[in-house]
Amino acid sequence: MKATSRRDKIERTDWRVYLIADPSALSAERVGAAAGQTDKDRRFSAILDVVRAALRGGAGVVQLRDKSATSRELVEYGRALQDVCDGFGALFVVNDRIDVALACGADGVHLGPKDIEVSEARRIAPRLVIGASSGDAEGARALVEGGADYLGVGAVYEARASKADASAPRGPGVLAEVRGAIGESVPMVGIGGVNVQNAAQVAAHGASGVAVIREIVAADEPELAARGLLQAVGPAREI
Ligand SMILES: Cc1ncc(COP(=O)(O)OP(=O)(O)O)c(N)n1
Ligand SMILES: Cc1ncsc1CCOP(=O)(O)O
Ligand SMILES: [Mg+2]
Repeated sequence: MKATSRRDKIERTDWRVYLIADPSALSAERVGAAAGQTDKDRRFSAILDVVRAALRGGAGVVQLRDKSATSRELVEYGRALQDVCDGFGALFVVNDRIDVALACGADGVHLGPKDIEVSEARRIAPRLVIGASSGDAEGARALVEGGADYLGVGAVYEARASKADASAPRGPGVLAEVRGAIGESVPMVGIGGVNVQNAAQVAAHGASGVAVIREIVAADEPELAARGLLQAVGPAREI
């Protein structure tokens, strides 16, 4: 996203549909049909197509999450995705890796409990948008106090097909608890097993938006999937 400051980026972002671009969720058919010499080339070409489609459908944030790519590949993929997101005015975030986020000029980084701490990341990279994962109200408050710019809260529903070590479903009530604890200080997206059927429930419990892997990456028509989520979430919250 082309914007002057971190705060500007956070405020200009449409948080309602947050795509986690994880190539491991692509169907074999989509990878097989994509352009490229090697399987890795085809996987990245396929995920780029999915990202473009989701952005056309209204996704406002894209995260690169590829647990099997090398550091070099991540930087190459990240540069390409940042470029695509810039074209749509969307925010681009790298999962786990602050070094990769800085190297590819990403807008931000998403950090979980096994990644570098938010306060450390803030010290190293004052201009990066920093997202953090949370599963409860107390942890969420600490993350915001530590400098997190937005939160990913879950797993709201069953998500272990996409993330083997995801928590058991916490239910949408966790979103209301976290929102109660952090107030309107930062955007918060609900994550884990979110789909077009339950997205409205996620929003109704105080989330600014929904973060999804399978619902878009594994969809036959990712553009329609993103558009459906956007409609289900409804009008954007103030935060
Ligand atoms: C938006 C968003 N929320 C939560 C997560 C999960 O992050 P983490 O707990 O670090 O797990 P991995 O995704 O790294 O396996 C996320 N990636 N994005
Ligand atoms: C990365 C992540 N963090 C918590 S659940 C999850 C996976 C979400 O994937 P899906 O949207 O396919 O359930
Ligand atoms: Mg992580």
